Amino acid sequence: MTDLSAYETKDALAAAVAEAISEKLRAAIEARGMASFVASGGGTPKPAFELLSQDDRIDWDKVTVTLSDERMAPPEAGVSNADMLREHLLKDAAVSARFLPLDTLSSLEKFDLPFDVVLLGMGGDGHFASIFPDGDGMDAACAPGATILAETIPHPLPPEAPYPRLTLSLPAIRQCRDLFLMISGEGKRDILELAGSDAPEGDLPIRRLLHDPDLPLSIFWAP
Ligand SMILES: O=C1O[C@H](COP(=O)(O)O)[C@@H](O)[C@H](O)[C@H]1O
Repeated sequence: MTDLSAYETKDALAAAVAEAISEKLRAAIEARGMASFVASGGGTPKPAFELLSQDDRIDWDKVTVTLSDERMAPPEAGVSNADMLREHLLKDAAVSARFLPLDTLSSLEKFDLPFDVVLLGMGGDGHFASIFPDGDGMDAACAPGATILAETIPHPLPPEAPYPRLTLSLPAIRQCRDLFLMISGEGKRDILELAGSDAPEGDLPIRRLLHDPDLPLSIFWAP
């Protein structure tokens, strides 16, 4: 398995992920005067975002933040990854970060690629960002010539967020200086091990990251 760091608790996991992101953002600012950060959606990264929001070692006004993926849902549905980011990251020390919601292609054109840090999560079905095992648009989102942003529709639609998605394409995600995968739970660890193996049933989206020797991938996990 690619460089997997295991932590005993979710708090220790969040602290390690927050520190790794902080180090990379500060190094990018030191080297190039600015930094870019792609944040994952979902629930797992919230504690790490809370820690980052208090990190005043980072010149947040030099940091541009966007998302790995977004749900195309009405605001009242309360499932927007952008809202989650505003609640848990874009406040306090991090309030001055520039946030580009993942809603239009034009917002992403403002990024000077490669991204400095991409943080991804993984669902229990082996999806990352909004690249799911089945459904519409998945192959197109992973194709070598894919545009930076892709539309996908998971199948079946997950009951907790039954909406079409916007996702960074796999070629866009690959354009990063560092890629962190943050995962918690024994079940997800099993999925990760399966996808890392050569077993046919491990042919899940996350395998595309695990089997890519050119990706600067670090995996962070806790039970
Ligand atoms: O739908 C999504 O799910 C994954 C995993 O979320 P989690 O709640 O199990 O941590 C997430 O990484 C992705 O960004 C999100 O949109």
